[in-house]
Amino acid sequence: MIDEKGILFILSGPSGVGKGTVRRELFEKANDLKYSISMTTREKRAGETEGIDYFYKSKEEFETLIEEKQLLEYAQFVNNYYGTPRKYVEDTLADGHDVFLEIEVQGAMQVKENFPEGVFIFLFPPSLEELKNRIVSRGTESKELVLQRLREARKEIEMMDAYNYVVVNDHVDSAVSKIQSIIQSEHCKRDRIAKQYKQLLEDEMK
Ligand SMILES: Nc1nc2c(ncn2[C@@H]2O[C@H](COP(=O)(O)OP(=O)(O)O)[C@@H](O)[C@H]2O)c(=O)[nH]1
Ligand SMILES: Nc1ncnc2c1ncn2[C@@H]1O[C@H](COP(=O)(O)OP(=O)(O)O)[C@@H](O)[C@H]1O
Repeated sequence: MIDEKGILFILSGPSGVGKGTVRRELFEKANDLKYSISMTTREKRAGETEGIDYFYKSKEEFETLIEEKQLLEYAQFVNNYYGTPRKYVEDTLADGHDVFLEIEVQGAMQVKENFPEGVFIFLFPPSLEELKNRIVSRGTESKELVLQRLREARKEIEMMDAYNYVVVNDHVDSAVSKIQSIIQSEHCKRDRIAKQYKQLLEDEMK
């Protein structure tokens, strides 16, 4: 059987590097890419919307989702749970659409166990100084939370080698176009493999 499933893309990177900004810009341009909206116990930030940015859950609700195995992966990040709904991802891929996850590294490593064929992209800051400026200038976290996120950032960067691609987010436009190139080339790669496989089957039938 030729694999006609969609491709799973996973974007990670330290808090404040610009994942959300880059992803929103990418989705303005990408037609057939589906974003998997995560579940979280974190409080809704001003300007965020239920069902668009996240599905906001209580700790108890989230733990029920874990028990019922409704999450493809989940992790705790700075005292909150975050997780990916399993059914949405599996159904959307099976329908032939690409799925895009924007998740932190512990969760990404769980996804890698189940989907080793996924394409793992790490968004990297131009410098740690710039990373700090971006988290602070976003103004959504208290000083203590900014420090906790910067501590996490160091741990996340250590995991960078486990990713297939590293993209530096110097300018949003250039980071987006690099990710678009990755998506395109992954499709070419899979089309080529599918063609080779088809040829192999045809040769065998002769
Ligand atoms: N493992 C996992 N991480 C997630 C998920 N959704 C979001 N995250 C990550 O959780 C971290 C914190 O997210 P958030 O509180 O929105 O902060 P922000 O990324 O700094 O805007 C980020 O690294 C997100 O990419 C998820 O479903 N699973
Ligand atoms: N390439 C960039 N250059 C300058 N500022 C950026 C860039 N990308 C994102 N930002 C800014 O950095 C802050 C953090 O971006 P955000 O997308 O919220 O990061 P993340 O989702 O990784 O936590 C925001 O204020 C955003 O406008």
